[in-house]
Amino acid sequence: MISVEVARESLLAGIKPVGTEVIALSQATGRILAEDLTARVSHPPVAVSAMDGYAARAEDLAQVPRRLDVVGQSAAGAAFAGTVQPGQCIRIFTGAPVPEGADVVIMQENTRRDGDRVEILTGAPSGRHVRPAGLDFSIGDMLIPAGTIMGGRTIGLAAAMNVPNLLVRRKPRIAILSTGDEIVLPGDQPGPAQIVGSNGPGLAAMVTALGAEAIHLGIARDTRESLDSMIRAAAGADMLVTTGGASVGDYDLVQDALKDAGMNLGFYKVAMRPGKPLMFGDMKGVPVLGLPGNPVSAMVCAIIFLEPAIRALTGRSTVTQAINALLGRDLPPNDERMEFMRGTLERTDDGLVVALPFEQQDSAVMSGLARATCLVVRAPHAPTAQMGDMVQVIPLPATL
Ligand SMILES: Nc1nc2c(c(=O)[nH]1)N[C@H]1C(S)=C(S)[C@@H](COP(=O)(O)OP(=O)(O)OC[C@H]3O[C@@H](n4cnc5c(N)ncnc54)[C@H](O)[C@@H]3O)O[C@H]1N2
Ligand code: MOO
Repeated sequence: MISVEVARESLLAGIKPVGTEVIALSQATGRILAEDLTARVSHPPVAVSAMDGYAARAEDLAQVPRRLDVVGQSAAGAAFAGTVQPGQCIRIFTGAPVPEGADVVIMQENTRRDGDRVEILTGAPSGRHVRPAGLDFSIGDMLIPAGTIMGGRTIGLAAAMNVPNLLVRRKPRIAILSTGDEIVLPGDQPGPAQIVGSNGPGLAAMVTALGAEAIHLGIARDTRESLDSMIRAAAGADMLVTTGGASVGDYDLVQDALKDAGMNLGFYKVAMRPGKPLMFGDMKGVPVLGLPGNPVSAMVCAIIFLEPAIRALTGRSTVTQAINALLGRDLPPNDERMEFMRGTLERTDDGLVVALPFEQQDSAVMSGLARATCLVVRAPHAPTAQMGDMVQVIPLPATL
């Protein structure tokens, strides 16, 4: 058995990023930018007012109150063309260009208007309430690096940069193959010894949430004929994920079928709980992740291995998933397998984050996994841990 870290490194070394495509900015939510994005305009393009009021010369306002002549106005989209001379000001609105000569904006609340004149009641230093050209960014500035997941804030910024289309990573196509004679589809009537398959739907949802495209290959029966033909259907996918048939039972044929289809085995068996019979290989350029059949094992392995794999397929580097929290109860010493315990993450009244692993940690108990908000990570051979000890946890987003 290899460690989780070695397994993850070996898996990532076997994955190359998928190609790119150009899409409209309006379609970019959740997509991965494949180029560094530079601004095509400056923002703001010229100096503009941050307030409704009067644009004036700061040197005129050394002594206040001071009466100035109002010689024009500047509105957003309709600038004042002239120059503000000593003793003059213009009416100005938020976002409107600040004209030549003026270097300060006085909020209208601090003025008293009287026909063509205005009394400025409070002084202000040069630059007050003026946003200089390029305050936010200038033409050519690189603002959104390749690898960014585009969302509302970054799409808004790209629009402000006047970038209408984006070069993004193609969505990786992840083929998902469930296996097992006992598995039926949700909605079907299970026979006496059958169960409703949950790995396929759960993994497909995770794949989608991680920004990739799920291809359902279906449920292979525990025969070589069935497995062989369904494995062939994975050609053209960017990755194949199988579940079940990974252990040592008489009906665990998946690895042999994959090898006969041309897979070179990378690793098999990882020192982790759940998920020990995890397998990874390369089938003629298609990375293959063989997940155990137990549903909690399959999904925990997906969180620990498929998530970074999809990151790598979209050209992103892996990030540390774990954060620190306080342990909510005592735990016995651990064996040689790194353990990912399902549990909840809660904030105490004084703002501390406490992780509480469930008592029930059987790898068939899906209700616990669904209810969990974190995985509490126990290192191999970790000694007894006490309530209040610092532990590493992986928070679980609702979409996974
Ligand atoms: N003698 C040994 N037996 C087992 C070992 C071992 O080391 N020696 N390892 C155990 C561990 S740990 C795991 S994990 C499982 C892995 O088993 P397989 O990957 O071969 O999976 P199956 O036997 O096909 O199924 C296990 C379990 O999961 C259910 N299952 C399978 N597919 C689905 C699905 N799509 N949706 C929902 N549930 C599914 C299946 O019905 C079984 O109950 O092996 C242990 N045994
Ligand atoms: O390691 Mo298995 O994945 O515990 O049930």
